[in-house]
Amino acid sequence: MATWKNLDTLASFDKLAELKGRVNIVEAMSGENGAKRVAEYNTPMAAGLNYNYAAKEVDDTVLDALADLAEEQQLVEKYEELYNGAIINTGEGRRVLHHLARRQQGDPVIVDGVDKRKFYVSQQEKAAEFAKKVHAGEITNAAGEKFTTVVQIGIGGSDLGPRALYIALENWAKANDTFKMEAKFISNVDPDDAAAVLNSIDVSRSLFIVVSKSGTTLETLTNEAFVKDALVKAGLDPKNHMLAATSETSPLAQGDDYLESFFMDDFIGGRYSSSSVVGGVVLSLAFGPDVYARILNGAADEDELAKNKDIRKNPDMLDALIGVYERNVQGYPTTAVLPYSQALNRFPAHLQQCDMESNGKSVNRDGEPVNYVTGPIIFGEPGTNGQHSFYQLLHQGTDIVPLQFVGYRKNQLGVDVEIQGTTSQQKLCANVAAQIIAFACGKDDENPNKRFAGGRPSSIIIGDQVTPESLGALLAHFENKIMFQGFLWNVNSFDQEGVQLGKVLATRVLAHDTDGALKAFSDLLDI
Ligand SMILES: O=P(O)(O)OC[C@H]1O[C@H](O)[C@H](O)[C@@H](O)[C@@H]1O
Repeated sequence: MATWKNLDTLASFDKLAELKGRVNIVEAMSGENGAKRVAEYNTPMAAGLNYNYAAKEVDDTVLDALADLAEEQQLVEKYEELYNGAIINTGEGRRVLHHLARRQQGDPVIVDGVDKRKFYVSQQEKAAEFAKKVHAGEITNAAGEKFTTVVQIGIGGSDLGPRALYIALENWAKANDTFKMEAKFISNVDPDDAAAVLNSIDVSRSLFIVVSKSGTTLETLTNEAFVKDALVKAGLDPKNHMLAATSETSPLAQGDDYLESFFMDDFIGGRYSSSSVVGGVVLSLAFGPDVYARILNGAADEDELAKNKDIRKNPDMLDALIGVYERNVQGYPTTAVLPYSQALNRFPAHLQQCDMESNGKSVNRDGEPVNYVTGPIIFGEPGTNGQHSFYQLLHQGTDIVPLQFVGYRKNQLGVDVEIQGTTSQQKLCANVAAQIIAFACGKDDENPNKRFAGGRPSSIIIGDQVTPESLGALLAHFENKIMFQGFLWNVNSFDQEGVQLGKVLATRVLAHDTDGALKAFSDLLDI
């Protein structure tokens, strides 16, 4: 059994703290030494990806100290306990089993006589069978026409991850003849969200999946009713169009208003639920079940790498450790995720939830306040768009923001044009390489306004192309990184009590049960 300890009680953390400011990246990344670091500070990931940390503020001494920290905090042992079914989510008294939805990583996990791996697989198979019947025209609308569109109604983890994955593979699927149905997403309770999606589709040829783990989320239940209303107004029976993806114990699971229902359970957190039917139904319908299985395989291969005790061979753990060094030793408050791929357009939004909802905590897993900073603020946009937006602050602002680049050698559609001697893909890749060095090494200038101090750390995950496997590996990499950071900080990364208060107050506003400033704001907003 691993021992759970606060970060600041560890001898290895004190030693690490002594290494503050040790590596000057301007020097480290200049000249031949820089080239050597690019070759050496590189760890293979699953699906042909590589995690390169040459431009991070580490050297062998810092890495050795990080290895000691990983060992003392028993990161791999804690991961093993997690996938073997221990109650890691102490706040809610739950297991954490999203890895199991991808592959059996350790011992069978039996809960109340149910083998959880078999349960997750049975639901994936149910989704696969359903999708195949829809694609084959065996399940149709009342008029016998094929469904052409699938709409996911969900918010938070029931929206962001699946939406990011759908967008990431839409063009790939079109280029590889596996595109089956267009997917759309309704998340916001803003009525314009649902109305705009409904206006853009043929509702009579659409399936709608109500996706809510809890089955109680206000936005999702409201949007479900909104869509049903539109179906009825179009003369359609909602039951022929509505599906549910929810946990077995949720109120949604009790209803018989659905053409079909697919289940997960309380052991898969919303922001980790792309590997469950929350992602599985929509992605199997959109791209076919084989593509979805390939995403899970890529993720499972990355999960395997996360078991390695050698930090230099465990990209997820290494990324987590470097992040903690940056946050707790170097003192940086923010991290930017910058994918140089339009396919990963919504991936930063998914990571914002996954990371900040997981590790935005001030108490440890036993509920005691911690005396150190925890999860950083995460934000991001795809490159090169971000370069023309917020990179000014990243290059010359007063805060140092560690950066996580992601880049691919090839685009997805295979369409490209050579303009002024280079392709667009070459221009994209040239930019990410240039940015790493610009941030790391900077540039001197007589004019202080044009001076770049450099010393701004970054890593890059490099792959060939955004494919189902490499996307799964990328998803799992960040999930596992966040998990390891939670272990390092000794926080519970798997609950989210911080989102409750606002929901309670909103309910009071709607019931006109307010006074003071809350009433004043309610009046200002005409509620
Ligand atoms: O899937 P649901 O139960 O509808 O939850 C949707 C989302 O809302 C909650 O408020 C949480 O903040 C998220 O972690 C969750 O993913």
